[in-house]
Amino acid sequence: MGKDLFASRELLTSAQMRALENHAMATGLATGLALMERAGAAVAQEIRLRWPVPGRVVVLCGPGNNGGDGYVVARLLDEAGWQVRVLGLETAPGPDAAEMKRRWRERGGIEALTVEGLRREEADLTVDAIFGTGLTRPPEGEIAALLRDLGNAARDGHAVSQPLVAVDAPSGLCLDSGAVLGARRGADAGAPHARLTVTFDSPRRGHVLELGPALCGELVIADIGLARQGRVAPFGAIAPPIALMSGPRFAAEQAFESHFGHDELCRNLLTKSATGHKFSHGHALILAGGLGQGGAARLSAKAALRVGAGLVTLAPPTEALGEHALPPDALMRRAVDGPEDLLHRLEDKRITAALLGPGSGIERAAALLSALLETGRPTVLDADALTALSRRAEPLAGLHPGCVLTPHLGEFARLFPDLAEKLRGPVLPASPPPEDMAAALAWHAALKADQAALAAMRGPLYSKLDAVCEAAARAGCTVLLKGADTVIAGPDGPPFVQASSYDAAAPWLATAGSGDVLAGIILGAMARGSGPYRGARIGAALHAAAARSFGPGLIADDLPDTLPKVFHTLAI
Ligand SMILES: NC(=O)C1=CN([C@@H]2O[C@H](COP(=O)(O)OP(=O)(O)OC[C@H]3O[C@@H](n4cnc5c(N)ncnc54)[C@H](OP(=O)(O)O)[C@@H]3O)[C@@H](O)[C@H]2O)[C@@H](O)CC1
Ligand SMILES: Nc1ncnc2c1ncn2[C@@H]1O[C@H](COP(=O)(O)OP(=O)(O)O)[C@@H](O)[C@H]1O
Ligand SMILES: [K+]
Repeated sequence: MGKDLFASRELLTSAQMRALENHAMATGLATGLALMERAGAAVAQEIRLRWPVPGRVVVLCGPGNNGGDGYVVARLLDEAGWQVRVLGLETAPGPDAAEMKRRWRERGGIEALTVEGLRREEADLTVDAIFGTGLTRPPEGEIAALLRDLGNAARDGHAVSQPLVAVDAPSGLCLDSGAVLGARRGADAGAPHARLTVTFDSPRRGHVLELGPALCGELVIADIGLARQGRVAPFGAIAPPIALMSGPRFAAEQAFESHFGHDELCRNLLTKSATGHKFSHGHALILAGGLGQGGAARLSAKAALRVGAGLVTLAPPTEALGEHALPPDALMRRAVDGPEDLLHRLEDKRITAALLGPGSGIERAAALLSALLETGRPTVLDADALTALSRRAEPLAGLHPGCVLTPHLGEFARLFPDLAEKLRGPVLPASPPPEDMAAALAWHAALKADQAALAAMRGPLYSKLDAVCEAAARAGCTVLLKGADTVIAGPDGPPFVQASSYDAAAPWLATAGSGDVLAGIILGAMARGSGPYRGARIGAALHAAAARSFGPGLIADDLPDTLPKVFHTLAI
């Protein structure tokens, strides 16, 4: 943690990566052959670091340049004393891969790339160099069967004894979305689970979104000589938007910080000036709900206090004031009974940000929404407020650039049904009651159409980043889509993923109330003047860091209390 908490690095699409490589080749920075040799060498090196005693390896080489990398890996491991079997295709690859294939042939043979040929039990390690960034349609025939086989083996637990190393990506994974091409969204049957994935220059979106982290295993990002200092829009060759990511640890020199400098952040947000007073650090207002719904708002309130808001006021309706007499005692309580009352409260300009949604109740949220938005105050809308928004005739009306929406996937789908549908892709039709013949026939027809739609899938698939960017543009404000991969987009900064990869997983956040804490952290940061986009990013980073710091056994109540420990690691 510590210094790298707010560090970010570029997250590219496959097209952006290709543009980068093409530009490097066109400008004479490196030849395609040299890049391929470095890519293969990086994979071989990472393998030898982890498996220092040479063993038996089977290298699976596909029809393109990913296969070319595979031939390099085979040659270098052979040179290092490994027993190497190569399975490949007859088809002629491009010139660079063809040259690498020729060089391999000088050392060993190539068997057919088939399920029968695989004989994984005879190997200690499998290298998957079948498809990388060039995969744009679902694998078919023998290769599809082989990939399914590898995927099933992993699920049966065989991967524990027979690890698989993926070159650039586990084959079948769409590197733009993190979904498996040809499979239903969320289904991983068509791609192997790697123990280690070695990718080149920059992570791609699919490495960190959706199934990416689970399929990639440990992700190593190897330098192949395209490294650019002082990054973003490197060489001016990449079409925007260039997304950023944070999460997995990476070397300091790979970090891109100028949008979101750690030092500046710590100075402005996580410290307090020696001469300031409570009103120098903002006043956060939380519009809590009626009787029996107070817990969520109190979780948010505690988080806002811990993140350093000078004052936090909890504002339930009068009848629920008594319930909020519970700790934390640092909270102030003040009833807000309806829109007029709210407008009156917000005449106090020292209230610098507001939160509506956690435990507020949908009806109360609906009643307060318009008044709150009308004031133009920096505002976080979460939970019930998002549902209330989605039920309005014009759900996005009145939203302004000072707003942050923090939906999970269900709330996102209510607010942006068309985007969610695009993201979901083909869905298995619900099975009819067995006795209804007509319905059964219709179901079979729907199933056939569904399978045809899966086979017709073409990459790059629509991704969570695409969906959140579209949502933010429509809403005219910052949108944070919660999940293991939290995605943020908004008018004030580049699209961003708070990744939950192999070394940055925060699965303990999957517990009731953790979303309320996230909303509270963002509220606290915004009350202190962070702005909506930064507030969302600060929230996502601190939320995950607190969960990782606490670890197993975490409940949402622990998150705010763990924040001081996280701050202490930031050396402020
Ligand atoms: N560029 C560089 O300088 C560097 C690139 N590097 C490496 O190159 C990789 C990208 O190489 P790539 O573009 O050749 O794509 P790749 O992933 O090998 O697959 C494309 C091949 O598969 C085929 N194909 C696709 N779908 C298929 C299907 N469903 N079923 C069957 N076939 C299918 C497709 O055929 P086509 O679609 O043209 O008919 C084509 O032949 C990248 O991941 C990295 O590892 C590194 O060496 C560093 C330097
Ligand atoms: N597996 C996971 N890894 C990382 N973060 C997760 C995971 N599952 C859930 N989260 C995070 O936990 C929070 C859950 O929020 P939400 O769904 O609103 O729950 P609740 O309404 O119970 O508070 C979100 O911030 C989400 O990003
Ligand atoms: K691969």
